[in-house]
Amino acid sequence: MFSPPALHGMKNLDRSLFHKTINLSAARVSGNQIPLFQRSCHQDVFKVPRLRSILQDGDDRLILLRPGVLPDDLSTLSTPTRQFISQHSIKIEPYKLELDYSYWKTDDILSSILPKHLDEIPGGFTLVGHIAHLNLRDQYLPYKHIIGQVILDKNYSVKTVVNKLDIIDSQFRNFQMQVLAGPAEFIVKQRENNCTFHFDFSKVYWNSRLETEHARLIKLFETHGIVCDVFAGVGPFAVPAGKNETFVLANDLNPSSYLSLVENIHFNKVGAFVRGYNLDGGDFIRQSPKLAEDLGKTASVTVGRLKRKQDRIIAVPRYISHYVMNLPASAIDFLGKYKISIY
Ligand SMILES: C[S@@+](CC[C@H](N)C(=O)[O-])C[C@H]1O[C@@H](n2cnc3c(N)ncnc32)[C@H](O)[C@@H]1O
Repeated sequence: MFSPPALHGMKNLDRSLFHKTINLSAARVSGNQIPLFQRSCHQDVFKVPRLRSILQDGDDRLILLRPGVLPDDLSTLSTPTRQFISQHSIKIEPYKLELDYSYWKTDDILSSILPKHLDEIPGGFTLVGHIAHLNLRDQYLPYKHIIGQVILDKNYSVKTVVNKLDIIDSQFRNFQMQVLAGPAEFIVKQRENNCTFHFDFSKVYWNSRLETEHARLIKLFETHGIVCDVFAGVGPFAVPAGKNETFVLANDLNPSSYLSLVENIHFNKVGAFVRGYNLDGGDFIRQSPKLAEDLGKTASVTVGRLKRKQDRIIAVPRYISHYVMNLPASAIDFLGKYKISIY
């Protein structure tokens, strides 16, 4: 009863077809009878998530009753309710509950639209800023636009819905994507580990599911130690680590990642601790001892805000304590680059 009309195979969203009338019964009571009615007749009161059971009607209130109660057959009520309404001369009357597109949830709507043989409902997505990112399997592709539109309608924070295409840029790990609903606006603002990241999701790598892994590694880094993040992306390790006063040399070969990395370092005010580089990972690894040495020459860090601003001199260690290499497919190929001279 509380599912939308069956509209299997719909490809162009017509929201008006989701209207449904449900015949119920209601008890007409005065305002001060409500608490007693609810206590004595609770077995018969209407309880459906996201729907109110008490409605104002002029000076009266209507208390909706559970489906199955018929206004012209009071034997459908439980005995306590029957006794209560007869003692208080309460009238039971028909009530038409009108439901529409706004009431149904994403999964309800998608299961009413998609053909019955598609038994899984693809309502799940990863959120990156305002972008809902789907990875639809082939059998759902004929319905991709309507799926995107329903997700857009039903999720307040979503402004654009994209589907990941099979093509993945093998070097920079960013996905090719197709817009299913909303504007083709890919510049996002994403919060993670108490930092804000700005980037163009169509040009750089970002995976919102890595937040816990990012946090786990960041905790391993020592305050005032040096970390080299060889494949830093837009900075999800480097920037929060900088907030913990870990020195980070952060590198990415993708020019778009590098630009966002530098912007994120600046925006999150961690420039005293984090430096961005735009080198090939191998070159970066080879140059890293020299880059760390350069960092040591400028280790005067300004901390505090406004009037309480003060300079602290922080000693930069002479060695690098961690190298982070988050490039699962080929990081191993860079291990040879660690043949570096100890200075
Ligand atoms: C899997 S992503 C990880 C990004 C980031 N660490 C994160 O967790 O979101 C790998 C990154 O390595 C960068 N990359 C790929 N090849 C590279 C190379 N040869 N040198 C440096 N960076 C490279 C890509 O641009 C991408 O940003």
